Amino acid sequence: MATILNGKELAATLRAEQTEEIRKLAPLAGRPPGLGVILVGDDPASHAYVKNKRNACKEAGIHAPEINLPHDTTRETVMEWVDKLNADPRIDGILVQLPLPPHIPKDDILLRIDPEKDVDGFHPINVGRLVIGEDTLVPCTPTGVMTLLSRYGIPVKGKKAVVLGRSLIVGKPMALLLLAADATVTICHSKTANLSEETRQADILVAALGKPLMITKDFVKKGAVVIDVGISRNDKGKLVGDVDFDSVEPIASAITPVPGGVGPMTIATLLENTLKAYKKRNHLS
Ligand SMILES: Nc1nc2c(c(=O)[nH]1)N[C@@H](CN(C=O)c1ccc(C(=O)N[C@@H](CCC(=O)O)C(=O)O)cc1)CN2
Repeated sequence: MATILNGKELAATLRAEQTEEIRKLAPLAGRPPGLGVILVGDDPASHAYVKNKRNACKEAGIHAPEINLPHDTTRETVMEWVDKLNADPRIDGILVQLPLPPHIPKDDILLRIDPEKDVDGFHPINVGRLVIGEDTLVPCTPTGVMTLLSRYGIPVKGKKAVVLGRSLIVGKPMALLLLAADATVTICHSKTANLSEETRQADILVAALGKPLMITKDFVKKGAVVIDVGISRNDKGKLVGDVDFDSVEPIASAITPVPGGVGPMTIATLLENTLKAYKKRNHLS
């Protein structure tokens, strides 16, 4: 029987710790941390994620103004909002919820965010800092995965890690974080030959392909730690990950569920990154 890595429970613990830290720091800074959230369009999943982020911020005592813009908003208007948040002294972090509507070039917007307020860690300066091993703001989902591994006492050093997926949000930073923690890392993607041969080498397997239930027990070595970053809805509307949990759980040593695994850790890490930016801007650490 695998250990279930309960991200929902751990995220609640982390948020309680953050709430306590903010309660102590806010009088020293003279204000609470601030996270400016920009949401463009009406994608229902994005609205649900932003609502969860808003609730988490409220609970922790983070000031989180939300800028909701219609689908047909221009690139220039989004840029202007980013500029306003960059200049706002009460704002420590800026989050532009992705995906943006297709007519708005994502890279232009992300590049406009002040790297010191880039709590998503998507700005090229922060990506570069991660590559060279500097302490910086790192994307929330892979950071959340590393926190889950460390809080559950799962060793990474010297282990073979295979990351499935090469996105800016998850795959690439995930591989860099595992490498920084001294794992031997392989990145696989849609063009990888003999995929299951690669994945069966993994002591730690991170699935972030966006292919529902693709990873069955045939892709997993007995005793592996399996982290499922995928999140999709099946034809009955049920949330499923990239990993076929029922097939893989009996042979894994530890596994994340979907829902309740990596997703809640993404939000707890967003608060952690906001706190980190706040402390740095206020010389509190
Ligand atoms: N600017 C960003 N945009 C997006 C990011 C991101 O990190 N920054 N990541 C994803 C979506 N995402 C956060 O925004 C996210 C996805 C899932 C969850 C989550 O808690 N999932 C729950 C299930 C929720 C449900 O019922 O639908 C779970 O897995 O238990 C949180 C955040 C893309 N965009």
